[in-house]
Amino acid sequence: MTTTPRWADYQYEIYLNGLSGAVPRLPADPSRLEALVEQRLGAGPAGYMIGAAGTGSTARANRAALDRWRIVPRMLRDVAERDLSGELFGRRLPAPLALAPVGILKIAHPDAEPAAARAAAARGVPYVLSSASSTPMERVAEAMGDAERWFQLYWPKDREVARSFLARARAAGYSALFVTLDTPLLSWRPRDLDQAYLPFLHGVGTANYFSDPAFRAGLAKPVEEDREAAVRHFLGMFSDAGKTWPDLAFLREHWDGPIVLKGVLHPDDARAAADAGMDGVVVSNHGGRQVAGAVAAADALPGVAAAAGDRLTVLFDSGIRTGDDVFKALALGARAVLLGRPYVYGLALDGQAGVDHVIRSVLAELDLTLALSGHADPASPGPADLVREAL
Ligand SMILES: Cc1cc2nc3c(=O)[nH]c(=O)nc-3n(C[C@H](O)[C@H](O)[C@H](O)COP(=O)(O)O)c2cc1C
Ligand SMILES: O=C(O)C(=O)c1ccccc1
Repeated sequence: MTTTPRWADYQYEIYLNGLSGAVPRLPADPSRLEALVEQRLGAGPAGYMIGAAGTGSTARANRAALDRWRIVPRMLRDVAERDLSGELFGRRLPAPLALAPVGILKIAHPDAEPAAARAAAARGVPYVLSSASSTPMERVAEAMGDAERWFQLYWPKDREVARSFLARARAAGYSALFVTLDTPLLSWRPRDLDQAYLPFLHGVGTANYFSDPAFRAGLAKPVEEDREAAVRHFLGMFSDAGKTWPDLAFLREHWDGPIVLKGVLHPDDARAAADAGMDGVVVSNHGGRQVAGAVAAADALPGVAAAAGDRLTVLFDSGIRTGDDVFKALALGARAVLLGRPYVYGLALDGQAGVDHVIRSVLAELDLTLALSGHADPASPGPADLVREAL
C-alpha cells in the first residue's frame, strides 16, 4: 500500500531548492501563468485556450462567484495528520482532483495529451481524455500506465462511430465515461472568430475520428487522400443537437462502468440524470466557453448537490484556479473537482513538468488551506465553513 502523499511538502521543497539558487520554472500564481501563455504562445492558440463565449462574462462570473464565498477558519482542531485521499466511483484517489478533458492539446505543446496524462499518472491523479484529443485514445492509455483512465465523449451523431468509440475506450482500459452535454454546437467565441481560428481546420483534435474504422467507413476517399472532406465529415458528425434524455439508454447499454454527465447546471437535470441511471454529474458551464451569460458554476452547485442527494456523485469545474477554490467547491457540495485551464497553461509553458507543477501547487495549497482552516479531511468542509460576502 502506498502512503498518502503529503501534498503540503511541495512548499518546503521549493524553499529548500532555493538554498542552491533554484526557483520554480513557472509561477505559483495562476493569473501569472495565464499572462505568460498570452505572451509566449501564438495568438490563435492562446486565444483559443484563454478565450470564452461572448463577452467573457460567464468566465468572469465563475471566478467572481468563487471569490464571493469566504472561508471561516476554525482553530485548535488537530490538523497535524491530514489525508486528502478518498473514494470516487469505487476507486481510491490521492486527492479530490482530476484533470478536466481538454481537446486539441497539440495547440498548447507538441507533447500534448500523453504529457498531461503522464504528469497526472505520476501523482495518481485521474486524467479525463477528451474525444477531441490530438492523440488517439489508445496511445494516451499507454502513457497512463496503471493510473485511472477516464474517457470523455462528445456523443457523435453517427451511431456506429459512437459505438466504436465506446468499444475502443473500453478495450483501452478506460473505466468511467464522462459525457459532455453542453457542447452540441460550438458557441459564439469572438476571440476565435476575429482570428478565424478553429483548431480542427488545422488538423488538430480529430485523431480519434481519423483513426476510427467506423468513421473511415463513412468517407468516400481515405483521410490521407482528401483531408478536407474528412474534416467536413468530422464537423457534421462531431455532435448531435437532436439528442434527448431517453437517448441516454444507448450509453447505459454500451457502457458498463460509471457514466457521468458533464455540464449540468439545473437541479431538475440532475434529477433526470439520476432517473436515467447515471452515476454522476459535473456541475460545469464549460469554463464560460458555451452559453454566454450562463449562471456561474459555483452558484449552480448547491442546488444541484441538493437535488443529487446520495443518488449521484457530484463533481465540479469552471473557475477552479487554486487550492482555496477547491476547498470552497467541496464545502458547497462537490465530492471532487476537475482542473481545467491551469494545467493546460502548465503544459503550454513547460510540457509534462509544467502540468506536474500545477497539480502539485493546487494540491499543496488545498492541503494548507484545509489545515489552516481546521480540517484534516477533504470531506469535512461544509456550508457552515463559508460565508457569502455582500456585493
Ligand atoms: C481549450 C479548452 C478545450 C476544452 N475541450 C474540452 C473537451 O474536449 N471536452 C470537454 O468536455 N470539455 C472541454 N473543455 C472544458 C473543460 O473540460 C472544463 O469544463 C473547463 O476548462 C473548466 O473551466 P476552467 O478551465 O475555467 O476551470 C475545454 C476547455 C478548454 C479551456
Ligand atoms: O473548446 C472547447 O471548449 C471544447 O470543448 C472543444 C470542443 C471540440 C474540440 C475541442 C475542444
